[in-house]
Amino acid sequence: RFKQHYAMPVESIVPACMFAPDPGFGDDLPDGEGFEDGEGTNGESGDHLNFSSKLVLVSPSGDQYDSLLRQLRERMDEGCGETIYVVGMGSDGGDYGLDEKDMEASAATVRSLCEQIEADLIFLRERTEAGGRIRDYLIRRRVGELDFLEVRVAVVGNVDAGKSTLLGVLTHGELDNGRGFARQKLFRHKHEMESGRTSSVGNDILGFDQEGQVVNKPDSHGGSLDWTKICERSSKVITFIDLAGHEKYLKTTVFGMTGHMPDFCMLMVGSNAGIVGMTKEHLGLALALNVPVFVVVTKIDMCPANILQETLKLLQRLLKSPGCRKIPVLVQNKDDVIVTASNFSSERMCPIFQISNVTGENMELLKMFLNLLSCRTAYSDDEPAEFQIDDTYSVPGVGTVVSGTTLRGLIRLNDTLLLGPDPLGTFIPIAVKSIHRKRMPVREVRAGQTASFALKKIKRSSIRKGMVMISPKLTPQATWEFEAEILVLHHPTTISPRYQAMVHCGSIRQTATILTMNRDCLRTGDKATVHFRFIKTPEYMHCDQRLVFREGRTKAVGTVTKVTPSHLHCCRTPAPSGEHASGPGPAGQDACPEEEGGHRNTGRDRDCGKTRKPLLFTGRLRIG
Ligand SMILES: Nc1nc2c(ncn2[C@@H]2O[C@H](COP(=O)(O)OP(=O)(O)OP(=O)(O)O)[C@@H](O)[C@H]2O)c(=O)[nH]1
Repeated sequence: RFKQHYAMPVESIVPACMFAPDPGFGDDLPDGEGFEDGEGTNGESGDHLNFSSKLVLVSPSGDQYDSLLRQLRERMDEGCGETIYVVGMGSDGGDYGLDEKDMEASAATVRSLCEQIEADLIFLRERTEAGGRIRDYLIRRRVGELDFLEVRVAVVGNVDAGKSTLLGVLTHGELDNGRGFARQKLFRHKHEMESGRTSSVGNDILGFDQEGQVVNKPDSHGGSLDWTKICERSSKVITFIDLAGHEKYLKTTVFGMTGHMPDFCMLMVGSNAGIVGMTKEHLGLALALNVPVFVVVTKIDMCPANILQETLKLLQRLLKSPGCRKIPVLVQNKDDVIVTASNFSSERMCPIFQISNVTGENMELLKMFLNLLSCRTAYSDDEPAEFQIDDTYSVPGVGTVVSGTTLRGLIRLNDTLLLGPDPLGTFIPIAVKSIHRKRMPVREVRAGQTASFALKKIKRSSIRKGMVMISPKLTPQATWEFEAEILVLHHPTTISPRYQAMVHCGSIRQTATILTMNRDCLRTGDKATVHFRFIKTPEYMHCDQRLVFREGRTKAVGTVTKVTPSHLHCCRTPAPSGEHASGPGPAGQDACPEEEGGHRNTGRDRDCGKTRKPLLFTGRLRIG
């Protein structure tokens, strides 16, 4: 969809203007429509409407109008309620721009289309080309007072990159002092206050009104945010999943990336420190999970120009490397924001912002970009509901509360869903008594939205992260065993059957043993089909889910390809016991080696015959 000018020097970051903006209509045309040779004055060609013509909106006939409406509906569904729409630019050659009369007529058509689908037309920019004017609009579904579009952004990057500070600045509207002022408002634990380090998965919200203005207003006393007020005033809410930068919290960071289902990943890099520590690790994680990444380079106020240039150079080298295959694009003005936001969901483009949390430089560009991002989870009313639990709470006076993400369908108040699986693999019916979105009571939640539910007559202790609440129509089955196609990103020696590591899949986080695989052993860079078995409890999984398999610095990523319902296997011991010391013990007794602070995968790698020393984690996941 975007055009790169390959005449650019290989080493330079691609400026955003090198990308052709997404035209109003053009690429995704149904059969028989568009791209005809020759056109009438109205973009008409024979019986067909030429959607790629810049004149398509000037004075459509009734049938043409219906086609335009159908197209717009499809685009709004794809963009989960919004789309960036360009008027006056066909994708049919270089003849861009409309005269004033045609532009006004086209704008009137788009406005009328928006009324039909109950969406707002928000002007973004106008520019002039040889043929006249071109306008970019944001079209956004109108939301009621209790509704808002939701986009989740995971915030990753090495320790001290300025993650918490940026979130403090964005959500509280006050600049930082360079000594940790802005982040104080976000820390959740006393030890975080004292050390200045994030250790948990944090959620912060940033609301935008229909005009794209930030609505967050911290109260003047405690400085805290009233989430309900923000949501009521917002047409779009960005939820930041603030993840820890320090290596010792990597497990939590991986959980944040898999379990909290981010739509996008914001990778933060301190301009003075550069690509250090966990930066590559976090980028690798986002790539493995197919989450589109944009980069925010911070602290430009305190960084000498040559160091900043060096950081940008290394960054773009990393992004272009064979492991990443991204196209780095420097965002320097509002036009760049619109161009990158229009093309961002392609996953290949990687916008780069350079900001200061202290002076606020380029902060407006970042905010504008965030407002233009659209959710990536398509939603359909007809699909049976599935909700993934990523946390549980006991709320005084309310009881057990579960929070998580709606993966599919629609969940309404008083719906009965199946909650499970429990350790025996069963699901129990449970009624949804109240629903909150961002602390605000609502009557329903849809796919792509996070929510929490108050559940009656169930103890918090009987609910685990990784459980689901699911429509009875799906007749869910728990599984002990599954197959996945995996790629080993890093392992110091070889992986063979009976190897154990932590599987992260959605909000599932449990140690699993490799029972069999289609190769004798696996080394860094190897791909294989691997049969796993969970060691503690069965889980609910389905094919095509992405997973991360890790233990210490050992990392593999993959996709679930086969799930065996638990009633089809009854044996918990994965393989005949031999000389291996690492086999799982009786049900429920094994814990993740990492959680116990040690490693059980000692002994010999099966079939490879080599005695393996206790793992020495010296390597790193290399992307470049
Ligand atoms: N001068 C300057 N200082 C900044 C900027 N951004 C952050 N800082 C400072 O950098 C330090 C580290 O920022 P944090 O926000 O705690 O970094 P972090 O990435 O959240 O670190 P972890 O939570 O440990 O992962 C703080 O003292 C901030 O005040 C910036 O743009 N300019």
